[in-house]
Amino acid sequence: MEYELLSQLRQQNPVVLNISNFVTVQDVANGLNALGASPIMSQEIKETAAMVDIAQAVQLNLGAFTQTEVAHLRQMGITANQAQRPVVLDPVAVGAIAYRLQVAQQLLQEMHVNIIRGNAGEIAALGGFAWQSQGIDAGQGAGDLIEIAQTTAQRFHCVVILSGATDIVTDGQRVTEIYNGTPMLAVHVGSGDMLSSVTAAFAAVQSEDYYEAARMATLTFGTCGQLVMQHQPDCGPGSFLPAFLDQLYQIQVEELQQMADFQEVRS
Ligand SMILES: Nc1ncnc2c1ncn2[C@@H]1O[C@H](COP(=O)(O)OP(=O)(O)OP(=O)(O)O)[C@@H](O)[C@H]1O
Ligand SMILES: Cc1ncsc1CCO
Ligand SMILES: [Mg+2]
Repeated sequence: MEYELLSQLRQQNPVVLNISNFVTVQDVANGLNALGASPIMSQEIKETAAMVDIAQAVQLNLGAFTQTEVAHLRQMGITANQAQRPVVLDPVAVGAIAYRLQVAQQLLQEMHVNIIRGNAGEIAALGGFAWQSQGIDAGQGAGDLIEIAQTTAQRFHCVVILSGATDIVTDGQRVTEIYNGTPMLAVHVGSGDMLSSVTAAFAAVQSEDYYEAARMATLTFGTCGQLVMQHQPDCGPGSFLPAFLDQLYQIQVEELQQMADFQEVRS
């Protein structure tokens, strides 16, 4: 695990360009800023080229798009590909809404996405597996999560983060399970969106190996959540987010090394 990526992220303060959703945009911006990246959001297609030019990574969130925004998502992804900026996709609720799945599949044909970050229901839908999704939540399914994540990664030639109680990170071959986290992360709406943007920040500083970037993002994010609940076992949803932002701000490499709980199950 390349723990030093955290220090590099803070030194480099990469600009992470996001098409976010209106529900969680503030959390995404503050999460990135607290960790040490520099967030910027965009809603205007005409500024795409200039925006991608100043960014070191791009994060595309499908949380609440309109038709106009699909064109923006497409242009931003294609421009990022041309400019060789890493692209992270968050396919919100593609397991629950067929129209969203169709849009996500279309976008994945038109651009190359380097990392897809979604919950089990979302990753299963993209991989073509049967699953009972529940809105934006993972829902229920019987499939093997490692197989689902690996197949999806192979299908789109990218890294996949399948998040949940155990996070699975894979490039289609290598597979790491990450156990750090807290169920409170799932209670806070937008944790997944925050993780996707944090993943883009790590991809900005590790462009040689997006699997490593994805592993470190996931480990850092889960560990910060876990630390909040360790320090404040009675913390509820209302006070979790501020404490979590504080942890993203404070987390150090040494603490990550001590807390890290993961296993590379395929190498
Ligand atoms: N039961 C759990 N125990 C520990 N950590 C969890 C649990 N469920 C989710 N997480 C963590 O929450 C973070 C977000 O993952 P999650 O799968 O909930 O995303 P999501 O479903 O896209 O969320 P959202 O749609 O609310 O943004 C990850 O860091 C993941 O490890
Ligand atoms: C609740 C919700 N609805 C669309 S996006 C979103 C936030 C989680 O992505
Ligand atoms: Mg989500």
